[in-house]
Amino acid sequence: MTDSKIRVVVVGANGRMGREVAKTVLNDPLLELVGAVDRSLDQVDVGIVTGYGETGVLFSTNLGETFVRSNPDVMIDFTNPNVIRDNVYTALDYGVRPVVGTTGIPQEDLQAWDGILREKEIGGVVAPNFAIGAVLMMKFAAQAAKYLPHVEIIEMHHDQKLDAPSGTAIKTAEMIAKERQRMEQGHPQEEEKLIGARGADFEGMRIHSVRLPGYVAHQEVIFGGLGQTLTIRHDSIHRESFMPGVAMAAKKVMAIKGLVYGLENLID
Ligand SMILES: NC(=O)C1=CN([C@@H]2O[C@H](COP(=O)(O)OP(=O)(O)OC[C@H]3O[C@@H](n4cnc5c(N)ncnc54)[C@H](OP(=O)(O)O)[C@@H]3O)[C@@H](O)[C@H]2O)C=CC1
Ligand SMILES: O=C(O)C1=N[C@H](C(=O)O)C[C@H](O)C1
Repeated sequence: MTDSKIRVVVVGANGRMGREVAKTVLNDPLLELVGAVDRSLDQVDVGIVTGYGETGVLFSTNLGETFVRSNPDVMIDFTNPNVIRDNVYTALDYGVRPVVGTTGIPQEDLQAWDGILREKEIGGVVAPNFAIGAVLMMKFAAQAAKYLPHVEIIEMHHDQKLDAPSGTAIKTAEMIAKERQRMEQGHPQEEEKLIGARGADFEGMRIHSVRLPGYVAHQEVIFGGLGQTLTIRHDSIHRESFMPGVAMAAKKVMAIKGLVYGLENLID
């Protein structure tokens, strides 16, 4: 890595997360915002971000063209599960390191991206949750599952969210699954009187998704044992909770080869 600033393109720059990320990159002395891409974008839309119009940032709806014109080191993507695959492949084609917060990505894609990144000898990060508190919640939950294997996950999000269950809930379940044997939970003869009442099934764990206005991003992991329960809860009450993790990933990705999946693997 040289001493110069890391050149960053933010994709989904006009979205709820993209706006926060653009602000964070603009205010970080080690990062330089060189491009802002969205599906529909004009400077009036993103003008609410302080200083946005006066920084020489390239505003565009065309990702490939933005890469050619702004020559970035890193792409930070917060878009949606339907477009993330195309965006990452475009980044890989141009040798740009992807830092991805977008959720709903299948495991096969993660494996494929890892292979390409290794071939190109550059890094990438996919983190379903960039908030340090959420990462701790997942790690504590994985630890607890060794002793209390009966567990259900309840995630609560704003009602504009497209994917369910959340990326955080899936990552939590994956981390728990590594620490316990697959097992069925609840009564063997239990019967759903309304379809979905018992939530989604991940290796016997149940995941319940709540979508309501007023929420940002929240999750409870509830463990049950003989005569006791343990609840581990995390709340993101503002999207700024994700920003230190995003900025850290944009820097650390410069020294990685291959894909890192999960912020916990960058902080351990
Ligand atoms: N990892 C983490 O810590 C976090 C992850 N997330 C994830 O980030 C993603 C974005 O969330 P959020 O900001 O709330 O969503 P938003 O819908 O507010 O933002 C997404 C933005 O991407 C734009 N977009 C859609 N298609 C494209 C495309 N092809 N190229 C460029 N831009 C595009 C959307 O435009 P339009 O509205 O016109 O479609 C929108 O402006 C979600 O997957 C969410 O789960 C969210 C919070 C934290
Ligand atoms: O869509 C969101 O808002 C969030 N998405 C991520 C997820 O799916 O886990 C992270 C956080 O929960 C906010």
